[in-house]
Amino acid sequence: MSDFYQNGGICTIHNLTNRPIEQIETELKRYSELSPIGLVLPSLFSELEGPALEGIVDELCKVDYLKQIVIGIDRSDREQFKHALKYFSRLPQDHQLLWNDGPRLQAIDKLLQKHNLAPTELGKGRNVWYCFGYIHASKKVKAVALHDCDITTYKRDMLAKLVYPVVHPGCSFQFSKGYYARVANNKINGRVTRLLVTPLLRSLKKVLGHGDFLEYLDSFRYPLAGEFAMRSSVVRDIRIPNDWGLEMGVLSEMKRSYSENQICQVEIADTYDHKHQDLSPADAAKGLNKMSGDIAKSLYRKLAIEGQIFSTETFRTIKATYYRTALDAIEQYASSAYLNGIEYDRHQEQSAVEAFAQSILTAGNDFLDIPMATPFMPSWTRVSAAIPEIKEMLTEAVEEDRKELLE
Ligand SMILES: O=C(O)[C@H](O)COP(=O)(O)O
Repeated sequence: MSDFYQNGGICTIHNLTNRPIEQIETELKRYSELSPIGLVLPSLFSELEGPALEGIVDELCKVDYLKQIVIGIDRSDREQFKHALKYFSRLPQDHQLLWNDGPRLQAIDKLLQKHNLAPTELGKGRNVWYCFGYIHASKKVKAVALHDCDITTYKRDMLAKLVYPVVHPGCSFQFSKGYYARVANNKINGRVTRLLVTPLLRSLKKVLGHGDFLEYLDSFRYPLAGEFAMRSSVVRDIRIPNDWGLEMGVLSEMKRSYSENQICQVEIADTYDHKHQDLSPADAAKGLNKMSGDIAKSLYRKLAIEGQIFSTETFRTIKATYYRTALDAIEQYASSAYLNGIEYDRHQEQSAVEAFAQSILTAGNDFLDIPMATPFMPSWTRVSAAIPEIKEMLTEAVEEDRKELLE
């Protein structure tokens, strides 16, 4: 249970009463008649072998207001995809699986490459992008939620609360973003959000001066949450980044195209846990190190679009300011941990801050070296304009894969 503070800008929808999920779901069932609801699940095949997804599917089996579930499967061969089709077959809702590595979807990717419209990097962003393409093509829903497949504390309440603000007839939200405390097993997690994103945003405000864009991003309580919901027109028009800048990129795109009173954040769980990646401080292409570099770069690019000029000196100052701000954050989290009886490892926290400080600088240098990089995938409106038959191609490919492999 939380406070009811509104920090300005976007609306925050708190959990004030622990309202029974059944009541919320009864309402959602009613609202879904006017606004059919879909769910996108970007998954790695390896997640089918982990403990989290089983629990997620169990919970989804109890949800009766979903019109469609679209599951993107990455890194699977033929046998694995067959297994995935069976694995999800117990879902009672209309559901489709995208075999992203299969020959049919690969052929579509090649066609898009010819038009310079294909995602250039593998990963979650690309997976989500193709799922959005499928949602757009199949035209079954008016609102779509998305969440990760590695949530070990998943409850269907999360989905209900996420989607509620974008389908409630009394709300005018186009987009809602989830938030929660990533606390589990007596530990405060969410290292990149707590120790990179928020201190970096505050340092950028200090160094570059306050601006609408930074204020907006800083008003999100969990900017890296992989859980968000949107109206289907957003799905059609949004451009999303294909690297770890996905979550921040989506927030930036929302700000670019919509007014702040059409965007909200909603408390979807008291606590949350998921699969943790290593920090990998020695390898900039891996783990949280790669994630932090991608996020910093995506922020610099966005600020450049807003007219901000960067130089080597600016990045050095940002790094220095960040380092001090992040150390202060460590003190704040330590105090919170003491009262809550949570273990707090200052050494690990500080090691993370040191690695992130390096990423901030490296990302700055990369930005100066390749200022023209365009890490965004095009909107599906643009893809459809370039290849008018793309929607049919995508829905047919998914259906053919299903028919061929689900004996
Ligand atoms: O949200 C985050 O900060 C990153 O996903 C890392 O999360 P973790 O520290 O919980 O692994």
